[in-house]
Order: sequence, then structure tokens, then C-alpha cells
Amino acid sequence: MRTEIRTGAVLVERTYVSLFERPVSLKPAFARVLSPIIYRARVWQRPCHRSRQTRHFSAGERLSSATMVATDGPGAPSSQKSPSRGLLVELAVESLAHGTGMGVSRLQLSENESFVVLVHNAIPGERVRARIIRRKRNHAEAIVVERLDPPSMFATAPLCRHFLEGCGGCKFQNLIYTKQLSEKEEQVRDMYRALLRRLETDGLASEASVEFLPAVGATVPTGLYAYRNKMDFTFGTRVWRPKPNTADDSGKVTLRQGRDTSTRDENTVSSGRKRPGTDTAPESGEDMRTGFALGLHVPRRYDKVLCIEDCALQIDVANEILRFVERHCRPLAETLLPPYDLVEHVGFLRNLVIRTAQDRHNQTQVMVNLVTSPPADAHQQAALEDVAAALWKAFGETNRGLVCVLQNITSNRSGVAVGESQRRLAGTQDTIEQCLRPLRHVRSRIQTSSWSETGINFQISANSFFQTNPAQAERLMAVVLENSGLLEQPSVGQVSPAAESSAELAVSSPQARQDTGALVVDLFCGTGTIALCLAPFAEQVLGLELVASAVDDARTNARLNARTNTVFQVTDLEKENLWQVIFRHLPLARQHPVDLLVMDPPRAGVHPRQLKAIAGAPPALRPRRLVYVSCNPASQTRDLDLLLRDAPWYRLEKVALVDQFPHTPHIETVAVLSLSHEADANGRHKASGSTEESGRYSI
Ligand SMILES: C[S@@+](CC[C@H](N)C(=O)[O-])C[C@H]1O[C@@H](n2cnc3c(N)ncnc32)[C@H](O)[C@@H]1O
Repeated sequence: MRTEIRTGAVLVERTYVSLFERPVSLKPAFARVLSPIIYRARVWQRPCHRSRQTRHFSAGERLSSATMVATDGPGAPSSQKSPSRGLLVELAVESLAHGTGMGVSRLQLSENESFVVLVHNAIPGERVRARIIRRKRNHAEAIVVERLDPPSMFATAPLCRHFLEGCGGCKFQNLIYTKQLSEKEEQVRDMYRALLRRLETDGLASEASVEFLPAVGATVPTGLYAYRNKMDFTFGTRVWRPKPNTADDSGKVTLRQGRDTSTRDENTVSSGRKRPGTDTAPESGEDMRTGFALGLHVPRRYDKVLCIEDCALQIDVANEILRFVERHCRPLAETLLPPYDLVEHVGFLRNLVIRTAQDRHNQTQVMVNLVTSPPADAHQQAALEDVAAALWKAFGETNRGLVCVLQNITSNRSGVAVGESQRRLAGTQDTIEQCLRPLRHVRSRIQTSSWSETGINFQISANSFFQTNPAQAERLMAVVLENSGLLEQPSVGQVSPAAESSAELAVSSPQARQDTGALVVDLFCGTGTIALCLAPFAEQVLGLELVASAVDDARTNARLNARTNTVFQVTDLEKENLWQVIFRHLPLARQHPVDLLVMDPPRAGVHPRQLKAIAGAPPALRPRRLVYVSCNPASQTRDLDLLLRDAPWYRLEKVALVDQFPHTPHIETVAVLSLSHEADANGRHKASGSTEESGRYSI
């Protein structure tokens, strides 16, 4: 196969055309260095501009401007044809695709045609030789066969050896953090630009009126690793054993696609690592159930587990516990403690969930949760209890922070690590305590309050959601607080005496409200994290959440923090009538509009029923401000599109970003909407001319 490289110049020239309206030709070496900068400049200068070819990609999948092609050989593209599977191509990667974090590059099919190729494990600024493994209508996917010199200017050495083995937990350990952050920031902005363009066409929004705040990144370097407070490891029978990676003296690493051996082989040590000098992987076909793995699922393989000894995202004691459990369970894998086989649905050990927290005294607390199938007999259960007792002796009695070992028992065939019943195997409590001090990050006068030091304490049980990066969760809460409108309320400009003495905030009847405080509703409240951070600045806060144990935790947390102005209620926000629930549990909202409605849904977003309900509130009771927190900007922008069309009296004011997930493609996005002053008293929106029909609202 003859490979012809047509790097940079052509497309960089095109990039310049859009910048300066005249072509400028660059040598490939310069083009490689300059193209990311030029691309960024182009995006900033002309945010709405996209080439014809890019339009069919979902928002956020940005495209490469430098490219190369394979021109001969089987599968080589013609001008009419996209590349076929198996084709070897050389690609220049410029950006990262939203969601998957794959490198985005463009394969030139002809002078005028190109095709997007998403490359697994490739980073911007990198040139790779890659093989096409999947072809879709609008793009292809490829895996790296070789990384070409020079290395990307954004490359850095990954910390974790499992990263090189193909662990999917982190995607960007080999990409410098500033680039990770700017890529994610740009992806979100792209999505918002697309949303605003759509809305602008219909006169519903204007891009110029939205403020994009700079992304709040993790603290470098301390916040980049060991930031996760929960890791969910899987026991399995089907071991994923990666092919060895190659690295030359210069540190240039060639990642190779992992290989499924489907069984534990003679050459693996306890973690599934190969012993030195044994470099050929056996073929699959042996008894699949003889394997034992404890680790993480490899990407896109629900049944294969990559053995993990050390996860760089969790703290040291959690890694010690992981290895301890592996050492104690592996010898019993074929007798009393068989791992669960997700294909054949047999076996006992299913998940090891390790949760960590920092309590109010900055002491580490650790919860170990062993998720199992129902025990086959008393011997099996006793064997598990022996492991728990050994864990307790090693990490509980020695003050290493372990506070409990729990067992969650499930008969569910899915891989979800939640049990139908729970037992405590060791320890004296079923929760761990996390303290958050968001006021440390609020840039306003309330910073002097003693509350900023004492913080808020959260008790978290095994099956409740809690933000996974506490350091960044504090910053996220600070962003929510600063954009809540509550800090500007006359009565709570400071943490008021009333807020400090929570008894004074306990207002139960509508008459008691003297327009002195704010009403807040927190949808998808989990264990009450956002609600309890806002409560000192509000008159009453209502939190709604599906999971009963999380609501129990939220109520306990309110008591723990002496907050009596909060109500938490189990509610299915896919099914229930939002306003009926709000009026039932927050009677004041019948007479006064909710001042702040916060939503922090799961990745799938908010159900359209609730978006319609928010839009359909009677004019006098429309929530004054909406704060939408999301870990998925794609579903968030989709929801905002729907909401702003149904409720054009809201104006998107700000978009803020907090990176809770370094080395992954994810980022937390906060959208702030307020009631537009342009909407007149009858709910008529001047910009769009649309009207609100009060008949749409019913309870
Ligand atoms: C991203 S978490 C946010 C939790 C909380 N705001 C916090 O900061 O910790 C999403 C929450 O939505 C809850 N949830 C999922 N589906 C729901 C539904 N249909 N109705 C209500 N809550 C739901 C989940 O249990 C989870 O606690």
C-alpha cells in the first residue's frame, strides 16, 4: 500500500481563508504546530462558522483541520466512497470528540471531500498510523497502530500502568490537563452555540446575551489524581489480558488494542499482569469459568474485566483494600467464593464498591460494600464474613479509616451494584461522613462567615448518589450559590442570624412568610447536597428525589446540620405531577413564586413532562430563576431547547463549567436562566411574540 501524506497545508490554508479571507500556504511542519491554535482562533473569531462537512456531526464533535490519506490498496477510498474496515491510514488528530473522548481527524477522500475518522486513544496534536475498525454513515472509527513522530505538543506521561493496558476509566492521562480542560470547554461551548443558533433563528435567544464563564478546573497537580470518592470494581470470570505495550527510550508509547484471552492463563500473576518474558497471549477456548478477575470492565465489553491493582483515581488506602480483597478472595474462587459470570449468571461475588470521604475533622472514612448474589449456603456466607473480618482487622481496628464493611445482596441479572437487601458485616455504622465547605470558594462578603469553615456534613449510605469528586463538588456548589440569586436577597446577604439559628427558619404556614426569604426547589436532590448548601440562604427548601435511601440520607443530613427549613420527599420525576408535589410539600409556593428551581438530573436529562410542567406554571407563580446542573451537556442543551421554546419568557443568562472528572471526557455544566424582563405582565415575550396560555397549567 502506498501512503500519501497530505498534511496541513491545504486545510490550514482553508482555515486561514476563514480567518483572514485570503489563502496563506504553510509548510507542513508549521502547519502541524499552528493548526490547533488557528483552529481555536477561528472558533473564537467566527463561532458560528462550520464547514459544510462538519454539519452532519453532533454538536461538540469538532473536526481536524490537518489530514492525510491512504490512497492505494484494498479499501482505499475513492472520491465516492468512505474508507472500509481494515484500511490503514495516517491521520492527524486535532480535537477530541464529545462524550467518547476519541481523537477527531479528517481523512481526505478527494480535493473537495473528506470523511471524519474518530481514533481511539489518540490525542490532539498527534499523528498516528491507524486501522479503520468500524464504519458508520457519517464517520469511521479507527485504532492506533503506531504513533508517529514528532509526539504531540500536548502529550504527557500517563501515571497509571493500567491506562496503557486499555483500562477505560481514564481516557486522557496522556494529555496535559490544560488541554483536557480547554477541549472540554470548547465542546460545551460548541453545543451551546449550536443551541443558541437554533433558538436565534426563531427569535428566542441571542448568543451575544449569554455569558460563558471560564471553566473551573481541578487544582494542579493535587486535584488531578486520587480525586474519586467512589470506585465500583467488578468480580468476573472472564479476564481481559492486554497485549504488551511498547515504549521506546524516548518514552514514546505505542498502545495496542487489548486482547481477549477469556480465561486466566498460566502466565498471569495475581492481577492478570504478564510475567516478564512471557509475551504471547494464549488463544481463548479454555474453561471460561476458571478465571478470576477483580477490576474494571474494559470499554464496550460488559463481560470482560481488566484486573486492577492500583487505580490512580482513588486514594492509597482504597487501593490497599482492593488488593487485600483480591488476595483473600482469589484462593476461594473455585470453591466458596466464585465470581459472578455475567454471561451465564452463576457465581457469588459481584462487585466491590469502595467509598471514601473526609469528615468534618478531615479524617478519612472508608466504606467497603461487597455486592453478592444470594449466598448458596451458610458456608459461602461464612467465607465472605471471614473476608470482612480480616478487612476490619487490617483497616478498621488499626485506624486506617474503615468504618464499615457491608454486603448488598441482589438477584438482579444486570451489572448494577445495588442490592435488594443489605447486611453489615463489620463496623458500627452503615454510612460515611463527607464534609463540604463550598463557601471557601464563594467570592463574596459571606466568606467571613463561620459557616464557611464548619461546612456541611453529609452522611452517605451505600446506595445513595453523592458527587464523586468532593473537592470539585465544593466548587460546583459555590457556582450554584453564586448564581442562585439567593446571596443578593436582602435578608440573607450574609449568613443571617436566622440562618445560623435554624429554628427561626422553620416556617410552616403561608402566613408566616413576610417576603423576607426565598423559596427553593431542588429536583433530583440525591442526599440533599445542593439543597443543604442553599438552605442557609433560603426560607424553605424542598428536595425531590426518586431513591428512598437518598431521601432518608437527605433528611438525616438536614438534622445533622440543624436545618429545619428543608423538606425532602421521595418523588418519581418521570411520572408525578410536579406542581401537585411542590404545592403539597411547599404550601408557600401556592401564593409566592418559587425563587429558585434547581435541577441536577442523571445523564439522560429531565423528562419532557417536567420541562412542560415548568413551562406551564401560571404566570404569577413562574419560578424566578432556574439553575440546571448537568454532567451531560448534550442532554442539557436538548432540554433547554425544549424549555426555551415552551417558555420563551426565560432567558439563558450564563453557562458555567466545573471539571469534576479530570482525565475523562466528562464535565459538569451549570446553566442559569432567569425570567426575562422582556416578558410583559401577560406573559407575552417581546422577542418572539409568543403567548403563554394559562390553560396549559393544571394540578
Ligand atoms: C446527578 S444526581 C444529583 C444528585 C444531587 N443533586 C447531588 O448533587 O448530589 C441525579 C439524581 O437523580 C435521581 N433520579 C434519577 N431518576 C430520577 C427520577 N425519575 N425522579 C427523581 N429523581 C431521580 C438519582 O437517584 C440521583 O440522586
